Amino acid sequence: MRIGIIGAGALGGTFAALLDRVGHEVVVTARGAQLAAIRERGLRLEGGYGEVLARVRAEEALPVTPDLALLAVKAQDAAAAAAQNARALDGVPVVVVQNGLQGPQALAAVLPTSPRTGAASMIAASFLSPGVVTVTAPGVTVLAAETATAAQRDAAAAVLGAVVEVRTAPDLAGLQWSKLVVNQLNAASAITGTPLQAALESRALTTAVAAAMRETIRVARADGVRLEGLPALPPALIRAIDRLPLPLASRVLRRGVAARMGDVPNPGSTLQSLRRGRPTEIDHLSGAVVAEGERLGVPTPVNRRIVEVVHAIEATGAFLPAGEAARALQA
Ligand SMILES: NC(=O)C1=CN([C@@H]2O[C@H](COP(=O)(O)OP(=O)(O)OC[C@H]3O[C@@H](n4cnc5c(N)ncnc54)[C@H](OP(=O)(O)O)[C@@H]3O)[C@@H](O)[C@H]2O)C=CC1
Ligand SMILES: CC(C)(CO)C(=O)C(=O)O
Repeated sequence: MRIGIIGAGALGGTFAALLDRVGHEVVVTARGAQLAAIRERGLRLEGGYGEVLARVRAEEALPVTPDLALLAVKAQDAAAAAAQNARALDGVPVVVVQNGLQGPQALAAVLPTSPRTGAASMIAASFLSPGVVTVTAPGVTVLAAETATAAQRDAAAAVLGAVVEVRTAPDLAGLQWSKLVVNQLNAASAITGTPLQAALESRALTTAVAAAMRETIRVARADGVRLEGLPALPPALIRAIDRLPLPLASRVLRRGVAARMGDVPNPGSTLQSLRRGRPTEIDHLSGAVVAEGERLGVPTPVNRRIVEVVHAIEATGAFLPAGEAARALQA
């Protein structure tokens, strides 16, 4: 099968290398130093799925029409990346692998004829230098259809499921909000400049993360969303984060979501952007919680502080020690 991957960074690069390894014809799009490195040396995948050197074709835009496409750029780049490839993607099933609430819904105007599916991935992949992606923890990827039919979603799930663990979920919004709860972990590592595991060693900071998750859960509920899309976030954990006193909730959080992150240091995707000097996705993570909270009348002071602090770090490069980070997030 010919598979087009738009945005061969951390996750796009992971899928590209793994799909190449099992014999698909993989064509990727990339830009800047990443494009040059893939063309010169191939795409090297290391870590949890083994070592792969994928000699995939890399271009600025898809030169051919694929049978299936994955769009795996940051939320703020998605519409432009889709528009750049709109002709090649006409009518092609597209899986949008993205955190935040926009996903495939934001591409309706750009890719009107593509059956679209959203994907929330728990794979932790690091892209810190051109041409090399390291999987620090394999994980499940969950697919939920937007305009795709269940059959088209399942067909995409079968292709991806041959190389990583894949599940499907019935409700895209429930899946996206569930992942947004989990992504509150990103803030801790982005603000401290340390891997997730190290950031969560601080009780005070984990408590702040639990508070941000609680706000996210409450905004989702006010929006009528059922958070049941991700195996990493079972109903009992959601209840605990929502209802227990925060210090207790933070302990449950550490045992639940955080424990699934494995031992290999994972600089979440937000910290990776900071380390590469790229804009972060924070406006589409905590920023989305703030915007939806405003619309629905649910207070989100911790998420608001996260957005402010991460933007300050984008501007100054000055990370905060964990205790200071926890204080900075106190509303
Ligand atoms: N990394 C992870 O472990 C996980 C990430 N996610 C989510 O998956 C999505 C992708 O994240 P991730 O893989 O980390 O992101 P990366 O930044 O590592 O990869 C995206 C790549 O796409 C490139 N890109 C952006 N626009 C274009 C374009 N128009 N044409 C070609 N290339 C383009 C970027 O270039 P440039 O660097 O120049 O901007 C970058 O190299 C995000 O929504 C993220 O939140 C979800 C789960 C885990
Ligand atoms: C699953 C997790 C937390 C992996 O690091 C992620 O979604 C991210 O880094 O954006």
